[in-house]
Amino acid sequence: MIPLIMNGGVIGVASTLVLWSVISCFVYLTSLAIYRLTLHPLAKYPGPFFAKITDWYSVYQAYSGDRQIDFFHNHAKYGPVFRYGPNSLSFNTNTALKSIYGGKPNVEKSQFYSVFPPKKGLESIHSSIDKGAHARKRRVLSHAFSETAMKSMEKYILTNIRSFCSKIGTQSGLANSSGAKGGWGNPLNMADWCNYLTFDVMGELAFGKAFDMLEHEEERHVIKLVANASWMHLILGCYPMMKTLGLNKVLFREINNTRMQYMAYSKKQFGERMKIGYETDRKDFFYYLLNAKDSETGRGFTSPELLGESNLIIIAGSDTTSTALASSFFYLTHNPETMKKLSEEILSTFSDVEEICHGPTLNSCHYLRAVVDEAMRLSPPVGGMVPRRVLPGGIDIDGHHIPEGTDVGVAAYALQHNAAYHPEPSRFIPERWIPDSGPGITQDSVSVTNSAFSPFSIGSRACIGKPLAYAEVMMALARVVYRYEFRLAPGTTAGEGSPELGWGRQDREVYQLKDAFTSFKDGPYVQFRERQVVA
Ligand code: HEM
Repeated sequence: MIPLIMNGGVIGVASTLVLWSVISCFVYLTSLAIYRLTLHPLAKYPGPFFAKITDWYSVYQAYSGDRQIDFFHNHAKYGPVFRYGPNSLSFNTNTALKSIYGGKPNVEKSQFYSVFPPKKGLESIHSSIDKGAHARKRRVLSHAFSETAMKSMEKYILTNIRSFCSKIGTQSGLANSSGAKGGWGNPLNMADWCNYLTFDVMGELAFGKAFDMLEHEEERHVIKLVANASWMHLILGCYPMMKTLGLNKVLFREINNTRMQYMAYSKKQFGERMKIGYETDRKDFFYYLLNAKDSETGRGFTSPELLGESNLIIIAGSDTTSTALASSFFYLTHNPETMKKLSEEILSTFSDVEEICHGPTLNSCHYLRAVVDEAMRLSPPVGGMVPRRVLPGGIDIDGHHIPEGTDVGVAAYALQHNAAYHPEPSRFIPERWIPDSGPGITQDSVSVTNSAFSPFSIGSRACIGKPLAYAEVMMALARVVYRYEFRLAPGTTAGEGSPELGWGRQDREVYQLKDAFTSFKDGPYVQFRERQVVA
């Protein structure tokens, strides 16, 4: 060393050190890869080569937006179980769905969720990994999602749905609700308009005021912030170490910056809602969250917990619901026969648009519900993986004993396109949800369809907003169908894709979403005209 310093100086020492570091790194990584391919407990499972040796495979898929399609492809190639990361297995059966998510499985949420909170202490119901902490949050939040709460919040939802329906008329260039006889209006991009509606509803429920996106452009930029926040969470979740090392700030700078902007924005909205506090007769989410107490411990939410929840609710409740609504428009405009049947059901059930509200009459519209379910089957708003980590003692899934520490899951997109449960999986067939509505469709076949359907996930960590989402989508869709006829704008193809292809590539059958944990979407472009039967 001394001669080196004397002859080559400090530079010589430094380059020797660098050389040794590179060699050590190379040896370490090669040994790790060989271990993961040979002696690792999951070595016997098939999967893409790079997925077996590194989580960067998942990071790449998450960044590409085609991750849900990748699960679909890999199951087609490798069968019902494959290794999507060194420690991770994806399953594609209805039995695995039950074993991993239903009942009381020996799993908890994986470390994937550790990256979701902006900082420690701001874990939401969704990002809480610890089962006890989650159970408490769920008990408190259940007050805000009770049927009574839903009833008191319905008026805020309906105000925005009315405005959505009117906006469709004015933006299409139709004169007014009773004018413009017969003509088709200007095409509207329904991905955008459904977003405006559901964001306004969630703003109203979570922050005490709509974002006013249906009416004005100012706040519409928030949609991108929310989408990027979700996308950043997905990318980071695939390799949580990236957040610890701060690599996201370098590798995904723009997405990361917009995520931070969303966090700042939601904190500001939260502050404004906190100023109103209890002193209001508004019975929105916040009202219930401020008042609710855990039935077991008597404790309500602290201020940071409230911030964590309101922050989550916008992401969880707006983009997902708008995807379900936009995809319903996509499939209806691509399947005129279905549109006809749905119109008949709505027009024969209601005699005034104001009769369309949450309750038994709307729930009796089975075809409407089947349309929404079939749209969510083909284009699940959360289509990728919601991973769970196996706890000590392991878990048995489809005859495989899976060891502690493994991440396991079922990707909704792959399961819901699995031909073993959904004959002609790429075709939009709402009848498959209604017994005796077509050849071979029986109570049993409908049960099978249901058993492999999980857009809201299932079990104790399933979506708590499911009833709210159905109510919002069904009310909005039924009201639009009642007031308007609509069709795909001629010559437009936005949103078209297929399960065999990726985002942006063309095939007419499936509404193609970009997987960002929730989803990016575009189209369909739809033209409306006033329904002549409505006075
Ligand atoms: C069509 C619309 C919706 C879909 C497809 C959907 C889907 C999902 C899914 C798949 C999960 C589980 C995620 C995971 O395990 O990581 C979930 C959880 C959740 N969703 Fe939804 N969601 C929708 C609407 C809503 C709405 C409207 C709200 C609230 C206003 C909401 C609030 C939540 C919350 C709080 C959780 C976490 C529940 C827990 O961990 O206990 N969602 N959702």
